Amino acid sequence: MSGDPGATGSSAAAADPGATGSPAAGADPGATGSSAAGVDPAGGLRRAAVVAGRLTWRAAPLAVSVQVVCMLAVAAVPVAVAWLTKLVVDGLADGEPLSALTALAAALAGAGVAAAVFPHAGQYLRAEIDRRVALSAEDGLYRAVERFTGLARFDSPEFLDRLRMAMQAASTPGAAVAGGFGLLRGAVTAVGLVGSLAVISPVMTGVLVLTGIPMLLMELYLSRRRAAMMWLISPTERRRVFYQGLQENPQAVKEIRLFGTGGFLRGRMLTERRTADAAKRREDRRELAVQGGLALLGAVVAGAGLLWAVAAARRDALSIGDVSMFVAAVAGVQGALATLVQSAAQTHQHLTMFVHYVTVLRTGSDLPASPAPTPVPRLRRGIELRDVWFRYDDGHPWVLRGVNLFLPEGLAVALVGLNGAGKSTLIKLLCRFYDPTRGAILWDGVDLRDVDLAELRTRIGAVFQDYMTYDLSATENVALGDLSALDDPDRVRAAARRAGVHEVLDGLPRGYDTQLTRSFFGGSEEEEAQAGVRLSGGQWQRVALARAFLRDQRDLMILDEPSAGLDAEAEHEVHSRLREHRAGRTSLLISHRLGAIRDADRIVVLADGVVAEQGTHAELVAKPGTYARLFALQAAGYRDDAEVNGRNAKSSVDVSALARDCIDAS
Ligand SMILES: Nc1ncnc2c1ncn2[C@@H]1O[C@H](COP(=O)(O)OP(=O)(O)OP(=O)(O)O)[C@@H](O)[C@H]1O
Repeated sequence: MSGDPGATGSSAAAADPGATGSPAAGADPGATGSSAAGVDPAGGLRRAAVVAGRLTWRAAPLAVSVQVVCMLAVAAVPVAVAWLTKLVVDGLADGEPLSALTALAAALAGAGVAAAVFPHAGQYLRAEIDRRVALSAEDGLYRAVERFTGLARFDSPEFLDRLRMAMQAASTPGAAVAGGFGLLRGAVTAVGLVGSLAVISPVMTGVLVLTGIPMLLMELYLSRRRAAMMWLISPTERRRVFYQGLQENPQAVKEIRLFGTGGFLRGRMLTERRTADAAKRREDRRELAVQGGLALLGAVVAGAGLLWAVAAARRDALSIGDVSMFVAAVAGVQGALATLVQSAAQTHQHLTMFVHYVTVLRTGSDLPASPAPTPVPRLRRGIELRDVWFRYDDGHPWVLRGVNLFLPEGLAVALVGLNGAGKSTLIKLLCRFYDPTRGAILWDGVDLRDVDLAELRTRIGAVFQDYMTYDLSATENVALGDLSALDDPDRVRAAARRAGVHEVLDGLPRGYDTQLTRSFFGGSEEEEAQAGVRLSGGQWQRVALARAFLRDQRDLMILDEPSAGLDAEAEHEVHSRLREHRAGRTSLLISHRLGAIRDADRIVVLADGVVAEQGTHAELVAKPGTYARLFALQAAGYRDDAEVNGRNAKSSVDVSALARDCIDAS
């Protein structure tokens, strides 16, 4: 339905295979055109590491400092334990005095306490750092998204995929840093133990270290492959989520039940899941083979080392303490190397995801901003479209092919045309959601590309064809038209009254505080009963209209099919109100119901990408053309209805009122 662009938007993106991979008009190629893996290797990772590190430090400097201390303590414990164990065992064998042995045992016990406590403290700190960093990263990401002032980026499936990955990465940037800590911890432990082991057996130490190098390289290779695989399956995942969402969407469920398409959609959802799972399975198997092989290699090396140590002790080349130290050090070095390798892989994988975050952050607006934007004064003369050509991107057909049009200040202009003629597109250009591919749009003679965009938008009010229905309270749904009305119930009510929806909203269980949704509820039965309501399509449309009425002091009011969902009486009433409202104001109204726009100061017919006709209603019906033909068609329909309804005076009231509008003029 029109009121839920989320549903329609995702359906369009997911259902149109041709749409994938084509960057939208004006999109920064840097934002969309990268390698198949979606990452540029070394430079991107380095940059991501710097951003993640800076973000983490700024979000939680104290927690990070304490975490480093904990981490160093945890890293030193295995080395201390290995040495203390050797000293205790050797002391026992050599008959050292009890006091010395007690001191060593106490130190060993202390190391055990540290080993027990510090990891928990570290875990708590890690969770706290994660929370703080995620908050800050999410804020940064959505601030960056807000900077995309146009719509082109949101038309690009590739960019949407990147954004989805960036959102995932934004919720776990701390993981990359935690991986870095793990690296450091593994390195400290490994260096300490390797040094200790080297005292006993330089050869064995060399062998152990050499087995660690292929482990590290293979883990990095696997991590890179996994990140590339995630990027490749992201369109599949997006489609799966789309099919999944459809089956939970109350609007879609109507059609799904009636048309019996549940099984079909479930089948598609599962196909997408199977495709993604197959890719993941291939990767898991590869990891199983590689990691299993490496683990086996490590176990063989450790076993061989143990045999050597036992044989050396028999020859008295090693003390008993040396053997215990050797066993602890081999296990410790292998554990440390495993931590090192896993942390490196984890850091690499998170950084690879974080590259998407950084890319989104570095992506500029899709609309070039003027270095010295002109302020947008109140509209005095009008808005001119001068030879405007537009297509959504180079691969798409032209929608507008040289539109020349003037919207004079203070006049109501109506835009008419067949489906797909480009009416809504023209409106999007007026709001500067896109720039014309050729030509220009001038606000009192100033190109929209040169004006302050935020200011321009404060000068415009609109009801879009695909208006939004927010899962918020009635007050918030209206006040989103102008946030300054959020704490001004009188303004909200006045706008709702003008849109003819005040009685409905006032009569809700909690009046204007009622949630216009059934999606969220508080939990308790009582709360659920009062949780929210669903409005009808026409009632939602009036709410959207009320939202626009809050902006009625703006210079340009755009109304794209503002009454499409209304019943005849409501439509008549809304258009009467709009007529009053539009008098003396600059407005652009789109409607397929020609009876509703006949009183516009100027009617413009858009066909084949150009202005095909324009004039007043009387002028246009007087000459053969698209408008006269469409009007005659609609009038004939009403005339037939009027004849039928004439036999039923009660029910004819509304229809005949509208029919009179049309027939009178034809
Ligand atoms: N975001 C988009 N990306 C690519 N093509 C688009 C996009 N939006 C619209 N179009 C195409 O532009 C053309 C004009 O669409 P537009 O919505 O402007 O028509 P309209 O006159 O408002 O139609 P209707 O009367 O059905 O609302 C259509 O062919 C449509 O497929």
